[in-house]
Amino acid sequence: MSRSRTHNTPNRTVVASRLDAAAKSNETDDTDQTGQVGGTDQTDQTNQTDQTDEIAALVRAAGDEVVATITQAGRENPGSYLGHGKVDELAETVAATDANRVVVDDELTPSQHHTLESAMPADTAVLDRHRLVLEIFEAGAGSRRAKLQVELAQLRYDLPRLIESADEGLLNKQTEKGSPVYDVRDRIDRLERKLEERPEPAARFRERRREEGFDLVTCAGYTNAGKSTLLHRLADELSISDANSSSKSNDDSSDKDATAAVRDRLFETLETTTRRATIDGRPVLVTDTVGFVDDLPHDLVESFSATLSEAGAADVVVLVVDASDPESRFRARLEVALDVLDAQTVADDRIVPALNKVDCLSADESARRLTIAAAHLPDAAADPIPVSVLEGTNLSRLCETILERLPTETANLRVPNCDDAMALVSRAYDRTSVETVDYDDTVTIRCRGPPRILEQLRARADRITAEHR
Ligand SMILES: Nc1nc2c(ncn2[C@@H]2O[C@H](COP(=O)(O)OP(=O)(O)OP(=O)(O)O)[C@@H](O)[C@H]2O)c(=O)[nH]1
Repeated sequence: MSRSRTHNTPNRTVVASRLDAAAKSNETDDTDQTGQVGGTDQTDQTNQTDQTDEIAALVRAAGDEVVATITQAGRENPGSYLGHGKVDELAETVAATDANRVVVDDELTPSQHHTLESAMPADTAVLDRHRLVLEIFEAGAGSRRAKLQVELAQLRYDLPRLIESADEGLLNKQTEKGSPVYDVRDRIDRLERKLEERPEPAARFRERRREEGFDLVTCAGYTNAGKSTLLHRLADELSISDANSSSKSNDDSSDKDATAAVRDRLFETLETTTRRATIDGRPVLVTDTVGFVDDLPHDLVESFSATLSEAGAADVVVLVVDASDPESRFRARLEVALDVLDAQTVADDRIVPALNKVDCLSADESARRLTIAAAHLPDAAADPIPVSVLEGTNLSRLCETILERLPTETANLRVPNCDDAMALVSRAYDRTSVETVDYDDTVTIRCRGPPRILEQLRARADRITAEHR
């Protein structure tokens, strides 16, 4: 467990990275046009900067201050992770900067962790990337369910470490009731059962809304790509309180502040937030999902699969990609995001790719990102749309594309010309896009809209016809 200075003072953190750990995670980035892996010096430089930028962003997301960064090229030292000289340099840097934490940008074995921590000045906590991510998730978990998910992820992280660090005697007794390993396993079992038994309240809320004829649109993509900002832009301001109050009254655990400001911090969205919006008069629920993260610990992906699977249940998934990322990162993240959607069985024709933050790019750079995206996207996906959510660029085109991809049918409703027919016409105007209404002895309404709504209108038309026969 990491030690903090005080509740209000940020930890002073020294970041330690090994650069071939970056090369490992960026292998796909480095493939140049000749197919060689390794790339140019400039690419290496970019990847190194990307890596140190990302771990620094994670440290800040945990509320810490980065006071120094130590990098090492070359192979991992199995005993202490960094080479002996680097461990000494790290200890000196910690002392010189009055730091109280070291974050290692990789996963440490228990013995590496122990060796490194012992080599640091007294009271310096050493944590690896996985533990840091867990800490951030823990701080951001608002609802009871999210807290249980984080606890489960922490225990899954602790278990192999506990087993590895246990001595022979304890290992032999690890299945005995009352042993730490037994207790952790028992708690993991109980948490898994609890999470399975209790369907996510937000999912129940959305299922009911779907029954009421709302279409479900999900924003998915990497953390910090701009999903929450888009959600806010799409949300119909007048309807927000309505959607949230319904959500709260049916959701015993959602204590997340639904109007939380969008901040430039990673992991802003640890649970899904759902807002109501109207696109061309059609009511939709727009849901934000947990942002993808490079090298997200596997257990965490599993623990948060419920929120990631939002995408699988949606009628349309807006895949938000940060187009202002360097090209290699943009390409790699797009590929990962598409893989994640594929794993969530999102049909290709439901994907609407939004290349966000084009306000940060020149016209040439923007065109280049579009070409890269078009080459990677499945044929059935919508054409990628360059947008700036912040400046409102191309949002109407994005909305039109979402609308085109929502399930839509046409209906011809015919009823006797009576008062009830007028009520039906007004309902059709409310919930669908009405193309024509012909008045005669009968009233004929031709309209387009969500299949579920058309089904309801047809049933109502049948009732009116039966009553006036
Ligand atoms: N320049 C620019 N910045 C943007 C744009 N859209 C969003 N941002 C900024 O990008 C940062 C991240 O935006 P969010 O909406 O929180 O990103 P997110 O994808 O929801 O992030 P997570 O919740 O961490 O998954 C914020 O500082 C936004 O102001 C844009 O079009 N242009």
